[in-house]
Amino acid sequence: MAKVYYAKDADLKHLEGKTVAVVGYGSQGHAQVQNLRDSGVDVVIGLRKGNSWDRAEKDGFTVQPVAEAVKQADVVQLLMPDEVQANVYQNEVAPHLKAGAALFFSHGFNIHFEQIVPPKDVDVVLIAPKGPGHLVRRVFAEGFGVPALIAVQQDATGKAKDLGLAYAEGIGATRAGVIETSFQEETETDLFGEQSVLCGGVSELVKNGFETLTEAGYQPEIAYFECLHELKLIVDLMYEGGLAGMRYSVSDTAEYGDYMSGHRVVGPASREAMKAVLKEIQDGSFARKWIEENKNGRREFNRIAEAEKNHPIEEVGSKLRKTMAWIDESEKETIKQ
Ligand SMILES: NC(=O)C1=CN([C@@H]2O[C@H](COP(=O)(O)OP(=O)(O)OC[C@H]3O[C@@H](n4cnc5c(N)ncnc54)[C@H](OP(=O)(O)O)[C@@H]3O)[C@@H](O)[C@H]2O)C=CC1
Ligand SMILES: CC(=O)[C@](C)(O)C(=O)O
Repeated sequence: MAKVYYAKDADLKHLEGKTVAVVGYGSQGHAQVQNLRDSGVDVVIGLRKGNSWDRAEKDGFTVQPVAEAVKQADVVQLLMPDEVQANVYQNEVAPHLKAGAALFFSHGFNIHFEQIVPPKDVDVVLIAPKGPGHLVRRVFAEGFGVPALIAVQQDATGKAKDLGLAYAEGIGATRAGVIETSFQEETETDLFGEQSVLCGGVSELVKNGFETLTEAGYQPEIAYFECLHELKLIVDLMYEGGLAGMRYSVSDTAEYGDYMSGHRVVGPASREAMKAVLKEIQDGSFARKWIEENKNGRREFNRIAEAEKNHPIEEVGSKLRKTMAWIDESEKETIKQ
């Protein structure tokens, strides 16, 4: 049974008198920094000049160049994209890290695949929210929390877990639960989940459903509502009550169709593909491919991203979402620019 920590197991006093430098103000960075500030933690932000710097200043934070922020920090949380962390760490973090400081991450990629090898005299801790940054902030502001994972790779001070749990408390994760893991388990399961289910798997399922309906002559608007928009409503039911909760709420016709057709659409071939994806993650070949892709200017990444942006489902979806006043896409554009 997993070890899960909650607010009763954490104490913000372990961060009292300490300065937390967060490097990055993107999806996770902006959320974790704002939550930490609301929790009374002394936070500084390390960035390069640009959109994030401007946005963080507009949100009322003191922003400094990375090296300056690191010099004063007792805890340094690296929230840059995984593919740039090693370079920034080597050139702007490592030379200025205080002895006895702690190095934090929200994904284990660079530690697990040895792109970053910290000095032995620092604590190395993972606090990985299991949810997108925008929701880490939104849910915290509503008084709740997004669950997270905690792992300690190095415990130089003997207090690494206390510090990690205090940080988890500061971003609201202890409100929902913080599961103890290792850098290896978080890295491999996170990469597998985002590739096979959450991002890759679901995107392909949605696109294939949409294309099957539109190629059969059905209206694209209907196909969008059926295969993408309604997915949130169904997943919300799973979120609240598991598969059984969703099946309780949908019609018996839908539940029967679920049992009869689901395994035909996602069956043994998909399971074999999932096993192959996991193997490529475990043996490091995915990580090597991603690191190489970034060294080569992301040509394949950019080509596919451009083609995906032009998929018919994006065109019809953009038009329909503009009629939904409750959806505000502007925030995401700002963060990702
Ligand atoms: N997105 C998510 O919800 C989740 C992400 N994670 C992990 O969190 C970490 C951060 O990811 P995410 O928040 O998505 O990243 P984003 O791409 O959203 O944001 C990256 C941030 O890093 C800054 N940055 C980029 N390059 C540099 C640089 N050379 N020097 C200084 N700052 C730089 C960017 O600023 P600029 O404007 O200058 O480019 C931006 O503020 C990753 O390890 C990721 O795996 C974990 C769980 C979920
Ligand atoms: C939101 C999350 O945890 C992901 C999908 O793994 C990620 O954005 O890295």
